[in-house]
Amino acid sequence: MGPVPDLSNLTALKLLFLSHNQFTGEFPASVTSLFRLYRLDLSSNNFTGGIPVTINRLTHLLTLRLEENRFSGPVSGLNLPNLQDLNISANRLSGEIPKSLSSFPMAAFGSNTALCGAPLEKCKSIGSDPTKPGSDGALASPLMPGRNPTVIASSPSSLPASGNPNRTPNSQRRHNAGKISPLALIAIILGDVLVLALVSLLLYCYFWRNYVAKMRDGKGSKVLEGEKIVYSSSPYPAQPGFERGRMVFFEGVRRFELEDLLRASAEMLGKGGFGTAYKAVLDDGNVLAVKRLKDANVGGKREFEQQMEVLGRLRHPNLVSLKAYYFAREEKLLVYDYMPNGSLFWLLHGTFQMPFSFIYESVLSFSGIKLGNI
Ligand SMILES: Nc1ncnc2c1ncn2[C@@H]1O[C@H](COP(=O)(O)OP(=O)(O)OP(=O)(O)O)[C@@H](O)[C@H]1O
Repeated sequence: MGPVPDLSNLTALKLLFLSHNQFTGEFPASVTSLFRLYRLDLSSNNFTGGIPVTINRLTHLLTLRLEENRFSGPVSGLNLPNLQDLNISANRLSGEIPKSLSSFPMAAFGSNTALCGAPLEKCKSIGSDPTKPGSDGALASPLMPGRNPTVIASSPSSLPASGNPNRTPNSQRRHNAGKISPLALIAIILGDVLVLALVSLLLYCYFWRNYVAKMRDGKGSKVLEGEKIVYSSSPYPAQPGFERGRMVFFEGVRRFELEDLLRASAEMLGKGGFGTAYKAVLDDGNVLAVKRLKDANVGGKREFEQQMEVLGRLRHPNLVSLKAYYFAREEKLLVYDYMPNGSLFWLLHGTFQMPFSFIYESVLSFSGIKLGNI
């Protein structure tokens, strides 16, 4: 029976369990000076009055058990960052549960008829309910003149109306802090939607342009992504800093430019020992076979040109003659007429490959011999 004696000398106290006694009186003020305290249990007593905001000084507090007393008044001033175990149920507390405590279970707040907010039911509209923390300056402003500076107002009935002249702008500000007005919320959502729409539009434009370019280049033919590699990964003149290569024609007839080759739709014919061959259909309907040399860095320019001169001079009815070649530091292309009848190997064996004929065909195609007239 009676109040808790002065404990302020027990400065090293870490655990204080006073539950299931018959202590009376207000929250023991001396307890709030025991800064080392990390477990405080005052449950099942007859304490009355408010929970003082000075309890927030107990920053090490892990457990706070105040259930089954007659504590009254709001709790919105409670701010104990390390709290892990809370029970303030079965009291006469009122007002909104602060956000910092909303993660505790409902049972921690139960049997306080005037408490509201998560995890309990939502509070009714602010301003109309005097038990709301927002309408009580004392909650957020323990230093308010004319009030006990250290104690949260003890009874809902003692709370001033929302228009109370004693209410300080500071307390109002603090109450509003962390709350977003519906207008601001709408503005934020609209802003987000706008940004999203803008990003989507940009992406759409980007991909649409690429798609259109691809369709234009491919002229609607079935051109696979990989088949286009001859155009996409080459250091072509449009790229800044690129040293323009040289397209050299034999027979002196200049029937197309590199740009025509780049624009043409390409279809992979196959891979040989020296690179990949593509069928290229030019804008003017001309069909060419373009061989892209695999190791484009082999040999110097002079050596390459000499070899091309030799190849370009070769003439034979069974030999596909080299029409032109393109030389750049990192790209070498050989251009032939396209032979639509396939290779000797294919005609002899279809897709079935005999080791001997494979070697035979390899020998033929190594020398550039194709079945132009079969
Ligand atoms: N002028 C062309 N017309 C039609 N198809 C061609 C032409 N040149 C090459 N091809 C086809 O392209 C594919 C690859 O040919 P490429 O000449 O690059 O290699 P290969 O002759 O098979 O082998 P290697 O390069 O080792 O001699 C082959 O299927 C070949 O039939």
